[in-house]
Amino acid sequence: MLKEAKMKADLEAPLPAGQEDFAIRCRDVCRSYGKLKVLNNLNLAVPQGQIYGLLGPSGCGKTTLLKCIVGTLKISRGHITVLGKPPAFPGHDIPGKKVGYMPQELALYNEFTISDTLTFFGRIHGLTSKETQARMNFLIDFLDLPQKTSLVRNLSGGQRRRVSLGAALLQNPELLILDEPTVGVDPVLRSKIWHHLVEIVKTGKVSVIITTHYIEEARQANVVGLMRHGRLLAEGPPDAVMKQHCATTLEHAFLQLCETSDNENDPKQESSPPDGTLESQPFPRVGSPPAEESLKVDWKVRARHMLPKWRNIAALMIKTFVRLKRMPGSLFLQFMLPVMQITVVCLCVGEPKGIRVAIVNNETLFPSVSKSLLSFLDNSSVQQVSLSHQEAFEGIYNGKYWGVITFGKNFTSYLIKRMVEQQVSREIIDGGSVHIWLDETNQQIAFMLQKKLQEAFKAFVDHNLGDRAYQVALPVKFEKPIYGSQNKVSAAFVTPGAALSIMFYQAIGLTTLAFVLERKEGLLDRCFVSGMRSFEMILAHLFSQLFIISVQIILLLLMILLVFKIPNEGSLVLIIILMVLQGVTGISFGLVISSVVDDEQNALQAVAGLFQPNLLLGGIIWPVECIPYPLRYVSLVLPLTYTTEALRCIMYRGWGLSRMMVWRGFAVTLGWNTFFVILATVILKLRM
Ligand SMILES: Nc1ncnc2c1ncn2[C@@H]1O[C@H](COP(=O)(O)OP(=O)(O)OP(=O)(O)O)[C@@H](O)[C@H]1O
Repeated sequence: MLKEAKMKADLEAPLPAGQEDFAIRCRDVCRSYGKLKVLNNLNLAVPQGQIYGLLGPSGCGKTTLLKCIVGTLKISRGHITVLGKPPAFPGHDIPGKKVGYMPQELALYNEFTISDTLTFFGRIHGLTSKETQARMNFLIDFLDLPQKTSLVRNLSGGQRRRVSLGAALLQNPELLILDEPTVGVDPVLRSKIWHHLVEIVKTGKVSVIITTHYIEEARQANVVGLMRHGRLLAEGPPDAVMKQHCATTLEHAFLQLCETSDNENDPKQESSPPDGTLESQPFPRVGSPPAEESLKVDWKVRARHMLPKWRNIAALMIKTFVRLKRMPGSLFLQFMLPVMQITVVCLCVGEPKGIRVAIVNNETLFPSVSKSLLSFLDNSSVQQVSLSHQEAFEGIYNGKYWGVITFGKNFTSYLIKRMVEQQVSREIIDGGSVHIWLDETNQQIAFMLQKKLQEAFKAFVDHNLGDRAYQVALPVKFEKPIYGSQNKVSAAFVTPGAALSIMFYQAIGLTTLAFVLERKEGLLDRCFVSGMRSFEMILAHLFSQLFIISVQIILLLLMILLVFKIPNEGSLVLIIILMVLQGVTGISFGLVISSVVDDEQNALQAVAGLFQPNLLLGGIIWPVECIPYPLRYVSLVLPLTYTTEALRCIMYRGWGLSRMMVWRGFAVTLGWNTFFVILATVILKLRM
């Protein structure tokens, strides 16, 4: 607790004065990934209106530092101010339009054209289309880009990097943060980029921090910072750094610094720097008075900061639709996959057909009751094969037949005796019975055969005995069902759960992939730095997904109700709302998965791993009543169980919201939604 409180106080403590002369100030900044300490009491100062070259070996923490500066990563200790305030301070435009950020990854939408890319970022920064157009023309010319209608995915690696740089320069930001902008760029263009940076800082209004692996090109920077193991070894004008180390190149000076830092111990490193270069702990040049006042925020500004910007949401939605337009195959699949899945369910679940059954009929009499009885068997389901006793039993043992039905030699006469005489012997009862052997390895088929034989017997008795049929009927009578149909086994049981799980998993898959891929490609970070908030991204994704979900639901219901004629006794409005809610639950669960996993392979494995247990535990393909306790309790809290039950109640019982089994389904799905959104937000915050 104490440690936390100290850390909070540390973070909130005002920075010393003098910071107005600096675009960026970092003091005692620490940041770790788990146990790996990446930034280690780092001090750094980027003067206003100058180029700062941040140099250091791979893995020393440059990108991590830049991410902390733009506010996409939180620091664990220390202070950072960017253009006078901490990053992500309410009402501050960092992240936002004051900063242009080019991340190390390309962070571009492959399906966009160059024009789409710049228009997208222009929209986020609130540029008018005229302003965007003017900047676009300049940048295309300056960065030597191909036609603006060229698709990003068709550009070369170097061209893509230049488009990425163009996106960072677009809104003429006050602060440019460029993470290795010259990698993969030819020397002529590299020198042109540096020339441009030198030109734009001349106004004194733009500051630049740039990382590069080409140490010598950083001589054009006004100040360089040499970083190693999460600390700055030295900071100062390039000439001063070289002079101090009697080096003719920056690279040489850097190598010397590394050697010195390896050999020397800390107290020595902190000795006072000559020549205006600042070694080891270069956060000096500051006065004292606190700037507490400047850090106070009006509640109106805070409230405005909390509200979503519709401009950003619109920009993101347009982005999604432009991408979908460029990927018609993917859009078609998104619409048609649910239809294909439900078609498979409705076609494949139902009465088994063509079940081969061996008939051993020992009756020679004609006309015989056995033949008449067999004629009532449903021939579309049961395929009768007449065989001898031996062939029939060999066949069933070899898996050729699902059952053997036998009739004794005197079946007809014995059956009549059974019906007519009051007292008959066991032999007559036995001889007047149909004997059936079943292969019950497939219980669905065995149940179906039993049912078909009972139906055949009932139809035979009704046909032959008419009004007297009741005399031989079982003393158990099944009346007309209250709900559902007695006659046919159909896909009715499975369809509601299948439809809901299709909506649920489609939404999980699309959401997870969208966010995981965008984060992996650096697009999320780039959008955040442009000023986009995470809930704006979630809202934009939700709105665009709702469009896709709506089309999917319309197509699903057309298939279910009109093509496969699954009965519906209830309100179509309730069915649609429940399906939409289930889709939204899928979106929020997708957010949870994408906040936990970092690559698409793990994401897909997570979704695939959850799919099958959920089908069974959710009571979608097999009744929940079969699940033993205490697993039943797990089943009941799953997102699909009560919603599936609710949908069945609406469709087959015609129930409305006044029934507990219906409103419980709605309540559970809303509860899951809220829980998933909160969980995803907490995980994302913890992972920052
Ligand atoms: N998300 C992360 N989780 C765990 N470790 C990370 C993460 N990001 C970076 N690291 C580790 O932090 C260290 C610093 O990484 P960083 O990307 O900041 O280095 P860098 O100086 O920018 O390297 P390069 O010049 O190669 O881009 C590396 O050891 C890296 O493996």
